[in-house]
Amino acid sequence: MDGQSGKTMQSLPDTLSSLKGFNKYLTPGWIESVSHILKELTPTKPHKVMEEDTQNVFECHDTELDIKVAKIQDEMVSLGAQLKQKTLQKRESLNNYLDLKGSIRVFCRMRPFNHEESYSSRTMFTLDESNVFLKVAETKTKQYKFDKVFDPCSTQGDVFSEVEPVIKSAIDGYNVCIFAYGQTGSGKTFTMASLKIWVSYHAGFKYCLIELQRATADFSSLSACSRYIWETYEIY
Ligand SMILES: Nc1ncnc2c1ncn2[C@@H]1O[C@H](COP(=O)(O)OP(=O)(O)OP(=O)(O)O)[C@@H](O)[C@H]1O
Repeated sequence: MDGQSGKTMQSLPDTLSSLKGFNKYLTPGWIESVSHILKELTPTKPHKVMEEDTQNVFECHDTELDIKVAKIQDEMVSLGAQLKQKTLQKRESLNNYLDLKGSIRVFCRMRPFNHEESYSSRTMFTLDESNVFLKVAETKTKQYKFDKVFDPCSTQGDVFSEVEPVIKSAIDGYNVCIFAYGQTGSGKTFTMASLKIWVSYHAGFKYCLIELQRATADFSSLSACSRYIWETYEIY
């Protein structure tokens, strides 16, 4: 073992205990890389020592270090088991959470007016987070209820935070579908395309997101539907 590795090895127990408190480090990747370092270092290779008087050379094991390494290896096994348990619990909770929220949810996103549209002629408005009102005549409005309404000031981040659990569930291996439906120019692509960027940003370190299909199809000749089917591949 060279000097540098030896130093790293000596400080590993302290590093481990200081990191153990931070859940963000407790990932399969982190455990794997520490286990890899340990595998490289164990058992410690005997180093040759020359006796001063006799000039005899004999091999010497660093038993103290070997014991430390074995202890860390045990800790890693225990951490791995804890992580597996926590991951299962997290998946289960997320799934329960989505069940409680409802397995099919409908959101409405109102895009801001563009420069060709007049704000004064607005026929659609919202007063809270679940209802959209459509002015059908001067004195008549219709009310539509949704699981969530995103008003024109909503950001891509607002939309993402609402669908994030569903995306995490997809990454956990559950089947999910997110699709945008609406009139041409209503903002389907804008919303879905940026969702994809957010997904790649949040999950991209571990997963490679492959967009399999994007199709714009006529739905009863009334509206267009942007359909994205994503598949996730674990890249390590
Ligand atoms: N929330 C928003 N904020 C700002 N601009 C938006 C928003 N939503 C859509 N837009 C803009 O409105 C225009 C139409 O949006 P988009 O292309 O996403 O509509 P679409 O529903 O996908 O249309 P099509 O069905 O024709 O493909 C684009 O210029 C887009 O940048």
